[in-house]
Amino acid sequence: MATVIGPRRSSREDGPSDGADELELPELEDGHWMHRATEFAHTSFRSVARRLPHLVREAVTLAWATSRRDTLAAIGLNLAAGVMTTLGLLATTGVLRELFAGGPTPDRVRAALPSLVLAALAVTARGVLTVTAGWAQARLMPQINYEVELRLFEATTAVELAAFDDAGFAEEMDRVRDRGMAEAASIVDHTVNLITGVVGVLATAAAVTVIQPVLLPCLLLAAVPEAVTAVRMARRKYLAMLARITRRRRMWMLAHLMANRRTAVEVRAYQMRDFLLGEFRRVMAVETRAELRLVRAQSATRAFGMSAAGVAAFGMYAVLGGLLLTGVVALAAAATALLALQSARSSLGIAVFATNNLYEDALYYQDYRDFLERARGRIGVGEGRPAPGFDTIALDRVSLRYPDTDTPAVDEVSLTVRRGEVVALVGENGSGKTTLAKLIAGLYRPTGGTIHWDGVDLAELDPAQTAAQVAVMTQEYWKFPFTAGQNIRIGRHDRRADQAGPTMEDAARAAAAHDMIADLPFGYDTLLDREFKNGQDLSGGQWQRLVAARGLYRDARLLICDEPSAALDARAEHALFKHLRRRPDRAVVLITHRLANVRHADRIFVLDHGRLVQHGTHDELMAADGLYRELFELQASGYLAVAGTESGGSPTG
Ligand SMILES: Nc1ncnc2c1ncn2[C@@H]1O[C@H](COP(=O)(O)OP(=O)(O)OP(=O)(O)O)[C@@H](O)[C@H]1O
Repeated sequence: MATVIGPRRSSREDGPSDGADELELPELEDGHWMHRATEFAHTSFRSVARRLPHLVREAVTLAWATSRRDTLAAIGLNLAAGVMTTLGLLATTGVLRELFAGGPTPDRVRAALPSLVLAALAVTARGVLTVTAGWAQARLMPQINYEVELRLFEATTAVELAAFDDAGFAEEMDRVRDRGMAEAASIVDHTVNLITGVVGVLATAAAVTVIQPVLLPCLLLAAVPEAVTAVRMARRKYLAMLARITRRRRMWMLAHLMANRRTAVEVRAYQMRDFLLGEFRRVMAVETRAELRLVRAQSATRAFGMSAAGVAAFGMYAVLGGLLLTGVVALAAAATALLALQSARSSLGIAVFATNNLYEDALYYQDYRDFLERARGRIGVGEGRPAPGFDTIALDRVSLRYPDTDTPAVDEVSLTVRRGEVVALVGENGSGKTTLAKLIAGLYRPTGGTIHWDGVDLAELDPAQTAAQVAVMTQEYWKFPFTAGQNIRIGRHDRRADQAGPTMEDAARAAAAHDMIADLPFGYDTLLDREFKNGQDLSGGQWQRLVAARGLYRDARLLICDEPSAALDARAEHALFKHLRRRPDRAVVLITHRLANVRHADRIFVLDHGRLVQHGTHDELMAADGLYRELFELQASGYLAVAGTESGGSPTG
């Protein structure tokens, strides 16, 4: 079926496009994650059916690995229900045969009674079995979902940081989070539905064969056009949904912007209301028109389907009539055949719909599996040598080039960080300070040069053990939606009570965060997320104090402080820097643009366009004529000018 997807193109089945969508919504391109939908749209039902055994095996394996009991129950009970369907139809023929036989009515009813009881029992048993199978099927779904989610997050939290800079990796991750992950449960669900449908059709066919084999072709005659129509209907329904999904997503995005606490400030400050409502109306108008077109096209397909089914039914009645007239088939058997047809129709519909869905969802599930495979390949394992600590971290001509960039962010930098020292990285925006700090912390592997911890190549050390030696106070911190106390303790969440290290309160005091936390409604137990009941939010500076407290609580041998005081007031900054002074058991790498804070650093490294251009103490660098002095004097001149103006402008002189 050569149908294309997306609002920019029109589907033949959707009816003629007026072309207005393309003019009105040119920005609505299909998302990258739509590629599977497009693939599906171009696949014939025959190809879908050919891959079916493989897909069913895949789904059953997944279900089996999650819960054997529920898998057995979901499939086994459906099979048993199929047997009951056959029995029920056979018993019904028995009932009809007795009722259509000669003799007085009370005798005929009496004779039909045993078959009637059997039919009732079979129907009841089938009902119970179907419900129980449905229960097992429903039980499987959340178990599979959790298992699959867990596997994904185990992978995404283990992959090296560099993977997230790779656009392809990040895109795939979004895609599997969006769709692939959820499809695991769906493919199992569709597989069980497919089995249910097929069992239903086979059970009916078995009953019809037992009653009168010649009726089987009749059943097929009626079922074939029914199957073709069901395929068309199912695919049409599916493609209709796909064709609209990009617009729907755009509308969800706009709806989210208009009803969201986080965007409320900017929406008001920039008076974006009319703009957003206008955008929403614009997309809504196109969407409504498309929806109406689809409804019309759906109705046409339905009408065609019903006509085809009618013709097929008429054909079957004609054949049945002929068979009755010629005495090949008894009246009771013919009546049962009609009942069987009803049952086969619904089972067939279930099977066809499940097949379509199974195929498409399996494509997304394949994305998930591919991603897991790739993610496993990006987990930094190192060579597993223990990393008990370090006295020196030595970088030798270290470079890092981010993926898809032309110039290295860090370019052949050599330096040594020693335990007991405070070193500072200084330079203009984009000069590579944060990248270099991440390299020192082992968060990135260099693309050139080497990093040695006490003479051992970092690549040979156990990554978990080296990471345990490092604390990073990053300028791009995340506001974790936990309590204030948890926000500090996650810095070393696995520290046992008998292990050394600062207490939560000590760390908070050192970062000037204790009083601020104590003033919160529930102190350290205050949830820091306004989107939950009793949740609170903090100011930018208060958050930064909390982040600093977390870094100090971690109590690591290497402390990286990337702009730790950018949002702090003068008092908090003073308090924090008191605690960032040199300590014999720790090395501090400090990045800041407030150069007054680096004056006391043991060594200052000055970066320019990724290259190390100067290093030395503050006095040495001020004595030299270079970038550091230029930056320092620029900053100092601001303060001096203010001081000069104030002293010069004072009325008292
Ligand atoms: N994840 C990334 N992917 C690609 N390029 C990046 C990435 N992070 C940083 N860069 C680029 O690397 C260069 C160095 O960035 P870096 O953040 O290390 O600079 P910085 O000196 O810390 O800057 P600032 O003072 O603004 O914090 C910049 O050109 C930046 O655009």
